[in-house]
Amino acid sequence: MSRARVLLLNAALGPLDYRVPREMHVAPGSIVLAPLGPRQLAGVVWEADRMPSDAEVGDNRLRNLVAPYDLPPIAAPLRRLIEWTADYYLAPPAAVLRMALASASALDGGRTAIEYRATGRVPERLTPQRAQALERIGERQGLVRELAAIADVSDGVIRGLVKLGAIEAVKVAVDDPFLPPDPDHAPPALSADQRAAAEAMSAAVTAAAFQPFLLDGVTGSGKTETYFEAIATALRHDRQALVLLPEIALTEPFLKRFEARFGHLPVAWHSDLRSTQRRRAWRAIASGEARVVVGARSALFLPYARLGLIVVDEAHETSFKQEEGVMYHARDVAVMRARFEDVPVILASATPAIETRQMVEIGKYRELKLASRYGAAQMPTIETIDMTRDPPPRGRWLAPSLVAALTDTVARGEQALLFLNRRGYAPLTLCRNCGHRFRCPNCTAWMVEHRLTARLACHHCGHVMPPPAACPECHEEDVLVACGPGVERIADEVAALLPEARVAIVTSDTLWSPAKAAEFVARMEAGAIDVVVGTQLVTKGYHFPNLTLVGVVDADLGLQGGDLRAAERSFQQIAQVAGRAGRGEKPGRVLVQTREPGAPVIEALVTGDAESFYQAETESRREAGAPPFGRYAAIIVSSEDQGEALLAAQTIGRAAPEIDGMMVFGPAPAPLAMLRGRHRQRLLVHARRALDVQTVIRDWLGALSWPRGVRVAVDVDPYSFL
Ligand SMILES: Nc1ncnc2c1ncn2[C@@H]1O[C@H](COP(=O)(O)OP(=O)(O)OP(=O)(O)O)[C@@H](O)[C@H]1O
Ligand SMILES: [Zn+2]
Repeated sequence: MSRARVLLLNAALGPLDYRVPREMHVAPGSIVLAPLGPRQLAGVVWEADRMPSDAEVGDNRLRNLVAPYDLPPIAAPLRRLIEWTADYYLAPPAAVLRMALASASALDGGRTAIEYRATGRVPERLTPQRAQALERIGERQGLVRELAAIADVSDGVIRGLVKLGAIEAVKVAVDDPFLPPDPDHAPPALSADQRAAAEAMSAAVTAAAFQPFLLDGVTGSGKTETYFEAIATALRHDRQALVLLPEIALTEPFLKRFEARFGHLPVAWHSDLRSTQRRRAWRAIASGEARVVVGARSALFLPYARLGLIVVDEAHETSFKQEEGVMYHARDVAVMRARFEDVPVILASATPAIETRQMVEIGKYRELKLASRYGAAQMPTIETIDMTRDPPPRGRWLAPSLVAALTDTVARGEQALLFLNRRGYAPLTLCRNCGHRFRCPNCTAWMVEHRLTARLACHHCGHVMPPPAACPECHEEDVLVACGPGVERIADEVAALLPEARVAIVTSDTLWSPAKAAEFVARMEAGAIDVVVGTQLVTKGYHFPNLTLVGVVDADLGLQGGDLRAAERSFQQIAQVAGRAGRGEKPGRVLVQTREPGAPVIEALVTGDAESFYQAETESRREAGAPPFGRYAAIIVSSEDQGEALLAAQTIGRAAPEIDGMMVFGPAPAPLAMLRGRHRQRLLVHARRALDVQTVIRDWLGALSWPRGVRVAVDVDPYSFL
């Protein structure tokens, strides 16, 4: 090959052609270093006919490739996945490739790196910046720039501390081998249901052919133990297994269970990894030495050497949908990857998405059911509390009957969980005197009070401010009131009602790393927490046998806003949180506070008749032509200039092609009309299922242009309608 087409790691560029020097050998998939202007950039050699270039350059004007990397090539199945993802989600192929080559340092050689950590020696005179750095760094270790980011100081501050001896350099061997998990370490005795499911999945792993499974088991039925057997089979065949989890907070309990079953830890992949850990994991994945990988959605695009199985746990979770950059759905892409790799994929869930159930219905996915909890544990009883009849006293949010149940539970030495999907203390702060409401200056959103950190915060852009002493509008002092509850306020209420109880707040603010999650699990298991007040973060995955009471503070919250999946999502969330109760020997009880005990979602939960609820939901989707029976794509037009955004959106709207079976709604201001300082207009494309909307949209938008300040993003199969 004397000429090579290369996809460079630069999303703004299409593929470029290079000359391959005579002594160099490259083939499609080779990872290479290429010149670009005065710089050099990594990229991957691609089949020219699969990746058209819009600027063909004559042989005589080609520049030479610099060198190939000493790494295994990106294999054909992953190349096909990258093409498919870029094509389906209308994303630049290089942006998808970047997720495969997700560690820049992994590409370079060298087997040691220098990291830094605190020595414990504290210099006599500390500037406030240096003090802050040492406090925030604590026991953490990392590169200078990583520590600087953790401490929120400049690199210079860290270097200064190194000179003073407060921080020291440590040499780390970055490519230490990972110990192989042992499939026969501690296999459990499976129940009959579990064994049947495990055998079906294991057979598919052995057959090494594409087959999608829905592992549909009630909460606490032992889905994890069951798919572990399929992983064991992959290990016996010397194939790699990938397990995707929806939140990194769930990785930690998973790691412990995995280690108990297989004797060694799997390799973890998530955004909280240090650069050296990321590098070590990437290289082990690419060499095949990493046998089992557990990770967040980004683990999906890594270059596994011998992938044999993919598991998507809690597969119904909407956090598998990426909302920025390449807006892909990891559950759907996981199925595609399994298809290209010719391996089975297991979607595990107690509350499968309607999209997934439909695939079972039409015979594309095979369903494996676990109908009861493992061992002696029973499903919890679910009762409603009608908030119109049994309301809490003024200024409080827990109904008397919930308080009574909570008091009993704690008195018996058992644990309780109160679920409210709202971070912070109160969702809205206003001035009692003039009615002024605190809004984010950058977003169409209220500033949320966080009392634990004493500030108001925007949950969309991260803007924070200290709570002002006076109203900025009328300048009266002591007039600000908190409206409505968040988890912190519920925790305060519990503390006031049960002063002896040990209360823990669990949200992404308190459980922001796997280490924090591990700490929480340890405290729960040691019985050092009586009452957990948490958001959706605690609704899934956890197994606490002594947790016997679950209170849903506001079951109606999820039904507001009314996007197409609101009812389904509410059902899933409440069924999942209810599923945390009574997982051990003691029976569980769930109390659901609602103003609408007759709503179909609530009735389905109480009667346990999920089937009728799902059927009704599915029918209404079918009638509306909503997914999975039809498809949507959102076009989001944004600009810092409101008029410019509107103009561009109108231009796009006017140019909409007339196509049978397709309708275009809007443009209209998005519900989040301003986000991070950008004004947003939305168009919604609704099409019949068989229509190739991607090609339609590509042609439609490709023919238009807009000013530089305008950004146009396409969200195919959107989950967020904000
Ligand atoms: N065959 C088995 N032998 C021993 N223990 C088991 C077995 N199956 C399940 N368990 C235990 O039962 C508990 C519940 O199992 P697991 O957490 O896998 O359920 P799950 O179906 O994943 O639940 P959820 O969907 O609620 O997360 C765990 O403590 C698990 O170790
Ligand atoms: Zn904001």
